[in-house]
Amino acid sequence: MKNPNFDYDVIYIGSGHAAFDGAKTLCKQGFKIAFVEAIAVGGTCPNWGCNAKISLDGPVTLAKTQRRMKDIVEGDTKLNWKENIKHKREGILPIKVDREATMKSLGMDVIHGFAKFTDAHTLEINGEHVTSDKIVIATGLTPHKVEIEGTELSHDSRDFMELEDMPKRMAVVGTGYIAMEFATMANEAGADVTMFMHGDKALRPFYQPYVKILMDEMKASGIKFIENSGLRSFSQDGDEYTVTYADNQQLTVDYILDASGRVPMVHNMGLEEVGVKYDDKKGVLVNEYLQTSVENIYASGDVAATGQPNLTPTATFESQYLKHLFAGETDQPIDFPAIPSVVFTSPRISQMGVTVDEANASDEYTVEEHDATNTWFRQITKEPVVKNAYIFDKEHRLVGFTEISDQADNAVDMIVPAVNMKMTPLEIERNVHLFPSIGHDTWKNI
Ligand SMILES: Cc1cc2nc3c(=O)[nH]c(=O)nc-3n(C[C@H](O)[C@H](O)[C@H](O)COP(=O)(O)OP(=O)(O)OC[C@H]3O[C@@H](n4cnc5c(N)ncnc54)[C@H](O)[C@@H]3O)c2cc1C
Ligand SMILES: NC(=O)c1ccc[n+]([C@@H]2O[C@H](COP(=O)([O-])OP(=O)(O)OC[C@H]3O[C@@H](n4cnc5c(N)ncnc54)[C@H](O)[C@@H]3O)[C@@H](O)[C@H]2O)c1
Repeated sequence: MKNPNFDYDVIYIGSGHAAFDGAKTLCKQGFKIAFVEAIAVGGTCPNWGCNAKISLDGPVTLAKTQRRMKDIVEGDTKLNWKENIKHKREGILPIKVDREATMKSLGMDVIHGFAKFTDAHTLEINGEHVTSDKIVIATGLTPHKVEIEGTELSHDSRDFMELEDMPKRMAVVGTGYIAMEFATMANEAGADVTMFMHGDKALRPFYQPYVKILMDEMKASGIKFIENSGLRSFSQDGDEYTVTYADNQQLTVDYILDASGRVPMVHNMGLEEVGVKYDDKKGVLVNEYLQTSVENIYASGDVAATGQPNLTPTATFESQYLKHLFAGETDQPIDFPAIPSVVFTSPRISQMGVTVDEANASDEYTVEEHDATNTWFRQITKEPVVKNAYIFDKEHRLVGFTEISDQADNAVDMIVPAVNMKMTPLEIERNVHLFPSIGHDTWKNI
């Protein structure tokens, strides 16, 4: 215990990556720590985010690969969605159980309930009050709902990942990360999927020529896209739902997935009362030390308005920064590296660092594009499309990358050190990779 004037040295509101990853080493240094968790220990990523999603996606990509190889690996592959959900449940349960057990075995407390500030050092949970020297708001995001009549009839990504049976006809609102990934899964599991677009662009942060290729692949698999859909209402008649859009056009479906974004968990927590400033869309306002407008209160992860991508590696990085700050190991502002991201569709699109659009708008960079669809290694795996773009600075150091392929996640992961360590061509040459491998393939173009 560092400050005996309080019950705890640090309380984290939330128990996701923005909290746990840094806390576990902080507690080994003698800090007394608690987590307050309203729903599920581990937060979004394991329970209803990355781990849950990637578990469901595994058989989806396997089925697609098998179909491409069906002359060699014979048989008709059919996805059993019920078993896929069961497999996902079995896969994520141990993460949740182990996380709580690890927290307790390290001497950290887990308080189940919804936390509300009563003053800058005090939280009320289930009618009890606990105090802490520092408090970290790590409450993440929650699904946004479109503001139209009947919006309560739609489901969110968490509901989707508990679907026992895949509905025959599905409407998906949005074309962001969740919409595109979940539409891919639903389509492979046999649903007739129609996507309702806000405008005429999908996956806005990604390189649009690659997004177009992905959309063409999705269309070829039977997914329909309605541009500028102008949603008007959802209504129900028995087991059927009607989506009314545009100029009173209608589509009848069995399920509506609202994937129109996620918003910060900042309400009903007493933030206004203690003076913590926030923006409804961006989250809790923080300075370059992740400190809020109240000195002893910090924010970390998705809920912190840092302008960084809302991803698990970002949450982990911020949590670890706070660990160093609280332990007195740094007094420097947070210095974010380039954070890679990927949309887990088929094919996937990944990117990191300077984008192609940013590079094209500046004379600081050069862009080298490759079409690797016909290279030997990718032909042998029968990948339908493999394109990538490398962005270099004037010293020919790699500063950005994007790829569309089934292996785009592994490809971007391989080049992370080259970008973040600003490796020179000579240093890159000295890194020898496995052959044959995606790493070797990706690295050789740098
Ligand atoms: C469907 C989906 C798929 C995703 N896939 C990926 C992916 O493939 N890769 C990737 O990098 N990222 C992915 N993400 C994003 C990733 O899950 C988040 O960036 C990450 O989980 C953020 O961690 P966090 O700790 O900031 O917040 P969270 O993990 O959301 O944790 C916040 C916790 O705070 C709790 N809480 C909120 N308010 C209170 C309160 N007042 N009192 C007590 N507890 C409270 C919540 O119950 C929650 O458990 C995905 C997200 C979703 C929804
Ligand atoms: N692979 C990954 O890393 C991954 C996967 C899933 C989620 N995430 C994280 O979760 C966050 C949330 O994902 P998301 O997909 O919910 O959000 P998003 O911001 O990526 O997409 C929201 C989509 O909803 C659309 N939209 C908004 N209002 C609409 C309306 N009225 N009608 C129709 N469409 C509308 C937007 O145009 C956009 O296409 C992401 O930003 C990302 O940080 C990451």
